[in-house]
Amino acid sequence: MASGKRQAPVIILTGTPGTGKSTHAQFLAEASPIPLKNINVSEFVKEKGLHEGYDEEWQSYTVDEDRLLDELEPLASAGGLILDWHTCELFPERWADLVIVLRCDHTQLWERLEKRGYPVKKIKENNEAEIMEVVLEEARQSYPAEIVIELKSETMEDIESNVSRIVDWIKAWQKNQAD
Ligand SMILES: Nc1ncnc2c1ncn2[C@@H]1O[C@H](COP(=O)(O)OP(=O)(O)O)[C@@H](O)[C@H]1O
Repeated sequence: MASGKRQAPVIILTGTPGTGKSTHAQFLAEASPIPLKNINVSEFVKEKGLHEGYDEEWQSYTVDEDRLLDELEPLASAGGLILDWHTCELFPERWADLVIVLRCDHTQLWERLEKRGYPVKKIKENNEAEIMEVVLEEARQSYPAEIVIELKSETMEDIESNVSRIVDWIKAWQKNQAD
């Protein structure tokens, strides 16, 4: 299990692009009873130049995984993090206190990614990944079953109830650490 006696948990928020990770992360950071630093890993990679260049075909950065892990290690060890990324298996098991996998109906996901201006090829790839439960499977293979939670993200009500559920989990985690 992760963490030992950290002051604050590390929450991995994952899911196919467009499922609502950044939106959830924002609301969660505001609602959390313990301060959580919200790290959008794609932005973090860009800002710190933790990549080996830009792939024009896929319109994404080729991440330098070793350097990314080195940068994140001290932050994860300190705790109090939301790690928002479309993949999770890279993060060591010892970092994770909770792994949330957001899910979304594929028709809705297609519309969200279309609005974002993704090329059709990239929309199709992500849509298929959502249908095939790629991220969920990855999370289940990388972390203990009891810390992996799958949550639906299709409506504003879903966001509200998901955030409230995670806040309850944080309170329970806090109490548990204090005992
Ligand atoms: N549960 C939801 N209900 C309604 N709209 C949502 C929901 N989750 C995400 N969205 C919308 O979908 C788009 C993508 O959300 P975003 O949080 O950026 O996804 P991600 O960070 O996973 O790529 C945004 O326009 C957001 O407002």
